[in-house]
Amino acid sequence: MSECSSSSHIKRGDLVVLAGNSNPDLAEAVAKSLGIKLGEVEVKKFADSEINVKINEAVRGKDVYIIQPTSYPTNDNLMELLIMTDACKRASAGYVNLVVPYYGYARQDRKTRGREPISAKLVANLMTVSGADRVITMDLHAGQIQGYFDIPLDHFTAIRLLSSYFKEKAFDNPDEYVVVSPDLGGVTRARSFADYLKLTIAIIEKRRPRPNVSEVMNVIGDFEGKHCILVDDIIDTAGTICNAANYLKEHGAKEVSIAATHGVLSGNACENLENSCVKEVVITDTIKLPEEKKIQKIKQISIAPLLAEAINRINTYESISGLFEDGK
Ligand SMILES: Nc1ncnc2c1ncn2[C@@H]1O[C@H](COP(=O)(O)O)[C@@H](O)[C@H]1O
Ligand SMILES: O=P(O)(O)OC[C@H]1O[C@H](OP(=O)(O)OP(=O)(O)O)[C@H](O)[C@@H]1O
Ligand SMILES: [Mg+2]
Ligand SMILES: [Mg+2]
Repeated sequence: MSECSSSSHIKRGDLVVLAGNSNPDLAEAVAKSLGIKLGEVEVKKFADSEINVKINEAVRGKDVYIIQPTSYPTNDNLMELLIMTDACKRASAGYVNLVVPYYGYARQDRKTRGREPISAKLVANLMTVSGADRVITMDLHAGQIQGYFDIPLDHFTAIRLLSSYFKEKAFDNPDEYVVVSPDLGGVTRARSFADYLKLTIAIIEKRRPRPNVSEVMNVIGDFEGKHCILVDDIIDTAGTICNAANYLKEHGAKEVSIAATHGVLSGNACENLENSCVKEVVITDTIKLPEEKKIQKIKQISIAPLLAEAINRINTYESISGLFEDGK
């Protein structure tokens, strides 16, 4: 991976990138793209399972970027992030920037019934209270989570990156492709994916009778005889996209591909994808993909160069609007 084009602007001594245990490969790739070495930090556990953080280099006055998606194990990764932030703050870091490409608890974005928490807001409070000066995140399940923060938050999207994977095929035959949102929450995302490729969209009406179970009720839009590209933010159990793909195929779709930002891939998700009618699944590396989940159908595109460019611009007070912001 090459260094950022404008890396000469970086006051290198002022920038430190730290990795927690959630996605060290992504952190390493971002540091490489920035042309620096990862900062020296040890994040371990004591015998009783409490988290033990040691920052082994001076961060006084520096702009620190902690790269830590809060994916599985969510609570450990979140707590690591909060403790690392506290350590940086107490070590007199200039700015502490939390790079959380996958924001755990984002699906608890509102009360769906009485006496439910809004855990996405609680997480925002925890990050803020721990000492974060800024949060950088990507394809939040609900864009409104941005408003849970009273500190600067940069909300980026991988939709342009994911759409570029399909560019050549779709550009040549636009009438043969359609972008499909697998539920109502994904419509804006599917719309912007389709805009990049100049394609039409269709929308699935999905119901969730209970958590982790979904059903397709109906599809709005024309998809018969077409290559369908299902666009989503998260693949968790893969129930949403496998059900959607089956429905589309059974009702006349020619082929179904998937593009999604976050590969959570819980339980039997990979097995279900492998055995499904889905042709290919394009995801990013916001979440580390363990070896056992690297199945043939899954193609991973790295967000590291984009994150590095964003860090570069933030660190040198350049504008990041237009780089890969939400809605762009
Ligand atoms: N992490 C989660 N896994 C499964 N289900 C979850 C998670 N976080 C929240 N939920 C539930 O999802 C529905 C919300 O679905 P909408 O389609 O956005 O209404 C709600 O029941 C949550 O409890
Ligand atoms: O792989 P799965 O286990 O099916 O979970 C992933 C799906 O769940 C979420 O949607 P949600 O049900 O919250 O609906 P929404 O997007 O309309 O809010 C998410 O946006 C994915 O579509
Ligand atoms: Mg939802
Ligand atoms: Mg959804």
